[in-house]
Amino acid sequence: ENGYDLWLRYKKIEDPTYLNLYRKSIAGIHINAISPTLLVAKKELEMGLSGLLGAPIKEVGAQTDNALIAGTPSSSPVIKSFLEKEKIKTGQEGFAIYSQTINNKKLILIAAETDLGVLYGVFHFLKLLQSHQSIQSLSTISIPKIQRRILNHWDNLNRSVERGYAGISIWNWHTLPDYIDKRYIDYARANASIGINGTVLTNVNASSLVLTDPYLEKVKALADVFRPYGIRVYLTAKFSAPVEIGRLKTADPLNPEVIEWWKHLCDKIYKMIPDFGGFLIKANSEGQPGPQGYGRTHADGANMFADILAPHGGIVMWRAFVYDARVQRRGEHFEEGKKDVAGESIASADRFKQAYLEFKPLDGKFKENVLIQVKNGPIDFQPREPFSPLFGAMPNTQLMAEFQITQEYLGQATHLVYQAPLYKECLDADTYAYGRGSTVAKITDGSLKKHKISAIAGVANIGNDINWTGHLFGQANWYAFGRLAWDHTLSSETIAEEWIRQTFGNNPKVLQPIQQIMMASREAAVNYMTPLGLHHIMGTGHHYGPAPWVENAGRADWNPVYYHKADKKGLGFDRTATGSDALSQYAPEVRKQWENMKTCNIEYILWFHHVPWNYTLSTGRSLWDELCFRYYSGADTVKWMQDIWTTVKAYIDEERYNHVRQLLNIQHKEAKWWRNACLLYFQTFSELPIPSHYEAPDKTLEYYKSLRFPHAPGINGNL
Ligand SMILES: CO[C@H]1[C@H](O)[C@@H](O)[C@H](O)O[C@@H]1C(=O)O
Repeated sequence: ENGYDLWLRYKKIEDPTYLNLYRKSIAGIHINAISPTLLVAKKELEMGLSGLLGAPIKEVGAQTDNALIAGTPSSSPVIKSFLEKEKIKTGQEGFAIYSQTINNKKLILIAAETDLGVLYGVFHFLKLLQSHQSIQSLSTISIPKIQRRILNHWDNLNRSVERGYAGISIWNWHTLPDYIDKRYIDYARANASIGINGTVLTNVNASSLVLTDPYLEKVKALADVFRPYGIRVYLTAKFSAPVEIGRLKTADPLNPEVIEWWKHLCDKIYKMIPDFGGFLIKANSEGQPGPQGYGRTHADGANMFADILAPHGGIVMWRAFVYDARVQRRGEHFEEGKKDVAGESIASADRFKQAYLEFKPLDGKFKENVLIQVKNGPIDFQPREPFSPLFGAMPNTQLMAEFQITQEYLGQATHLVYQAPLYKECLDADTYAYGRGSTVAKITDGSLKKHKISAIAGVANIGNDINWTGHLFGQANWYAFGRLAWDHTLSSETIAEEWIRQTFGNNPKVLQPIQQIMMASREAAVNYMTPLGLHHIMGTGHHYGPAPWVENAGRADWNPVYYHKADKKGLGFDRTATGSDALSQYAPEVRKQWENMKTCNIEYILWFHHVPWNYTLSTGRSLWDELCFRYYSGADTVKWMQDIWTTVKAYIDEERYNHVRQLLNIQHKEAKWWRNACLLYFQTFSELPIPSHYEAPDKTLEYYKSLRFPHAPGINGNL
């Protein structure tokens, strides 16, 4: 058991009660596989049922008692009359699973208006069996809330993966297009099983090379593999491609030759890949070229692509992750009250504010097939961030949320951190932008402003490691992203339960402890890394361990000291009106709550306030004592996770048990490393003792500062 099968494990059901019940209820399957998608649906059902029921599944006629019939109105008359009779609409991708008695025959119907809906229904049905659910009186309708549910791969053409910790890229550009690795198919199956319907193959720190003919052939080969599974391929477009590979003198988005060049390229792409999804573009950010280089705006740039893609049905995902201009130009730290040459407050140099400052004024200027892709938080995928103030700030623009599945700032592929609670915290956050209940989820799914296109992105944690994600529990984050993209109202607990049942089985002695571990893991990581709203205090470059002391990295806003602002008085970044005033970017309801130290959620307090060391927090403890408490409890929780993990030993296979056990050992060591290093460092400012009932750090601050990580994986590949 090495984890390769992910959650698609179709081992024979061990519990005889369920096995017999399922065998009795499913006499055989009936699918009229008139399309490639229905064919893969049929194959999956055959493989799944044969495995789970422990015997090859028969094909039966549609009139057979206990037949399982899957199809669309065009593939099956039974399905057609069922959907008509029940007046069920499943839309482009939804499905219905119903128990029906027709002509005295008991049937299970997997019905959808589209082939893809059938495939999704098949995966759902197999999940019911994998997780020992009743299939006696089924009546489920499931329709995704967000249209485009997309993975972003930060994969480079040399197969290194930026911020990837699970080996190298699964895209083998060397043997493509002629060699189709089985992994590509299993990748498509896995994604389809959780409803992911798009993949951006290449890094946002882009290479133009992927837009040249030989690479487009390779992309086409992947698109052909993915098509039956409902997965569209997208690419990243490097803004300077017309210059780099087109030999033009400029990439100015308003230049007719440039427009013509992109148009020609897109015509070519769509000839090869008729369902090509579109482009994801990182422009004028972290050294990437963009329209601003030609005196144009993000809107000018995005709209050029939008006009070209629109006739083909393609979209532009234009990233709002920008922080270049101001801070880099000045290289200055934010200082209270200081003005720059133009008389503008340097406060605006707060990196937190930059995406909003650049994009908000462009609201309403983007074409209909442009989506602005906004990271969940204002800075960068921290263990905990408040939601980005852009959500809700651009009513006339379709925004899409971007989450990071790969754990760049969360212990990478070494720490067990279940991220569904992190994703949910953002999705459920109320922006108050259009009144109470204007959650990030409702902004993303387009329901609040009735936008035509909706999308959501997750930065993949997938590589060529045997188990795909490095840490086995990284699979749960991939799974959770897909499930939430389909239905953001699902709870983290439910998703964890689904994943555990499919991955480890249904024994409550496995399910309960693993679910407890997962549910505690994210808060534990926040506590041992960045409690109370601390952020970006990881080592510069690799972002792995603690390095709150770093103050001379390339740019001011790459330095941990820029973010925590520890001094003799206290700790934290004042983003109220007396500080950078970033809070003014939120709706008044949100701002009011967070600008007051008394009402600000303690989880975010150091995001918004410079809190005195002896200030009494809502817990009754002083800031310093609370900081100690959280760092210690974070590390203790990992110890607890280790203990709980030992209880599942008898019930799961040795290989996966030991894999997780060993990684938890490392995680516990490193949680203590984080705790000790950070507390010793912050103590140089607070000058207060670590309460004596805690185990004292066994190393000095100097020791932690001297640690170097030449082996740190996944370092930014392009910069
Ligand atoms: C792809 O580049 C990444 C960069 O490696 C990463 O450290 C930061 O999180 O964000 C960038 C981005 O999202 O563009």
